[in-house]
Amino acid sequence: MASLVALRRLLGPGSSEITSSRFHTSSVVLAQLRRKFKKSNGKPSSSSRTRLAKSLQPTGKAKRLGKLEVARAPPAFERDAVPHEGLAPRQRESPPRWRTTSESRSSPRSRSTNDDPDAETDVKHWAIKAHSERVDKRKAIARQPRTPQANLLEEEFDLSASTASSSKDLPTRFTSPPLMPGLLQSLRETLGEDARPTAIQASSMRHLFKEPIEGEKYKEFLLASETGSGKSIAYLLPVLQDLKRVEREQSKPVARHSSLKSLNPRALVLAPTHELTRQLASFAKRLSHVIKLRVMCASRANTPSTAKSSGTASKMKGKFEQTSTQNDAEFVISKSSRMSRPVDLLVGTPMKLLEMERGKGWNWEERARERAMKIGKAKTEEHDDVGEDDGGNKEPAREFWIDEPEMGLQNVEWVVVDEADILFDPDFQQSTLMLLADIAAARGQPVPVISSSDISSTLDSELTHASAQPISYPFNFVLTSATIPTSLSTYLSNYHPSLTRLASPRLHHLPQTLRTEHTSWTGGNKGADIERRIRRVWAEDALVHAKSATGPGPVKLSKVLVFCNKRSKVEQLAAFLDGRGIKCVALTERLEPPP
Ligand SMILES: Nc1ncnc2c1ncn2[C@@H]1O[C@H](COP(=O)(O)OP(=O)(O)OP(=O)(O)O)[C@@H](O)[C@H]1O
Repeated sequence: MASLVALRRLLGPGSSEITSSRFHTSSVVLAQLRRKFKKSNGKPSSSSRTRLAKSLQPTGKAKRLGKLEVARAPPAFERDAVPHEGLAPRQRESPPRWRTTSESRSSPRSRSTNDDPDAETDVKHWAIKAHSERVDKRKAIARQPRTPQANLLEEEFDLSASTASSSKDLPTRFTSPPLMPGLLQSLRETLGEDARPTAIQASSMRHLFKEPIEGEKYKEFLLASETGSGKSIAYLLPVLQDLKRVEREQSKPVARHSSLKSLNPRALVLAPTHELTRQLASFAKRLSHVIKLRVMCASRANTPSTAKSSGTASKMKGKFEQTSTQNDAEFVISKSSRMSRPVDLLVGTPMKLLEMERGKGWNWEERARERAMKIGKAKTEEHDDVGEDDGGNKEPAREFWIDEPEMGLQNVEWVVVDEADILFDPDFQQSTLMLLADIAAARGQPVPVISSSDISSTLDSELTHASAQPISYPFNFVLTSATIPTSLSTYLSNYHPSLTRLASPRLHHLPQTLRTEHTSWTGGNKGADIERRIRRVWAEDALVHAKSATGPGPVKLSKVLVFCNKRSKVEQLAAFLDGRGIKCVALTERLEPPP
């Protein structure tokens, strides 16, 4: 679902890396995809590299109470290949596809080669020369005495085979039981008759559908598996089935506390972005249409942004949004539907759900402080009189008010934290924990509110911290993630020691089709380093072309994605590359609406 978020995560938040895998983008794409909801004290949050947990084994108290299950069953379905036009690395030797588009014009430092046979020869000669230079350079390096070098990727990814204990006899088919017939029918309609569960889905069917054991009131699970492995289905199936089971067990429809707040969901799915919440709500709706549960999304439809226009970027944005805005609009909650329709499952971002539960404007003081800091900063930076009128008077105080709450949390039986690595990172942590504490309080079992500083003080060591008091939420608690940073793993061991961790065998392994390389920074202009790397990728393309070409035709250049850690960096780099003749699209949340 969150493939873009996941791609950024895959490459690491603080790194500017280039992958030369052939993604279908119209040109170089610079993306900053993390939505910053908050910055503590107005300062940008730390952009330090996130370390991934190499072992998911629970530590400390969690060693005794928690469990790790790694699914052995190989995934029975292959993820959809990333749509691309280029050639996969292993297909490189196959004959080239002849094209007569203007694409060749963007070949490295090239002139048009379409109608100029000399230019075509030039490109070949240039590529061959570049290649022989590189070969010489490599030979020279090979002659130098070797110093052992750490594999940088090992810091981020487990490149070894999984050695953790495996669970056996996982289901290899979606069947009823354990699934109720209506749910199975919707699942088959969605995935096809022959769909087989992925490793994480098989684990979920085995563990999350079990009747609660004696004394255990609520389930606590982490579903950890690589991006695109079907985690949404892995948690939606047990949640939807349980909601239906409870509804059926009650002789009358489930009591939805009829206070002023008529929206009293029984399950919440939290996700970091509005776009993702819309996708998830749409998917949950499809899965629940036969069993007739009510699914809603808390986020409004996309609002046009105000960025400057650029044709290519518009097209891209249009593509990304096509599916969600068309299909999901009917599930998006409107003010009137909030007040009239009962809801079983509500999908939203933590901030949006807090707003609905506490009333819009609940955090006005904090926002006013942030605003004041911004104005203060702008004044210092520009030596400007921002906030004062011509007579030097201070800007009149703004008025703030808090709206009526629109939602009650007392019925919440399930909470799923999708993309838990993001929702528990410093940017989102505070709102996620606040919401979880509010739900516990609304259900009559308040829990101590953990602050971000409590968490960071327990993260110094990977071992369980003695001062951390485990928390038991009065609802079923499921987290999902495609990467488990050490911080999340330590947090779970400290505060949720009895949580069961279900992992797929390919967690923290790089997708086989992805080539990732670290490019070293020469210490000067980073943009120039990136440009050099891009041109090298294209030089290799030209070489492959020159070796295999049996006739005239343009060089097929790889499409390249570059991830940056800040929106400003995305814009700067895009402008730099553009100025150097590399056509590119800067993809940020400030994209303009499609024309
Ligand atoms: N068992 C299956 N068989 C075939 N397709 C599946 C199966 N499970 C999921 N899919 C499809 O795979 C795609 C990715 O699924 P999903 O978004 O749930 O993955 P994810 O693990 O949540 O990814 P991310 O980490 O990016 O959020 C979806 O289009 C979904 O319909």
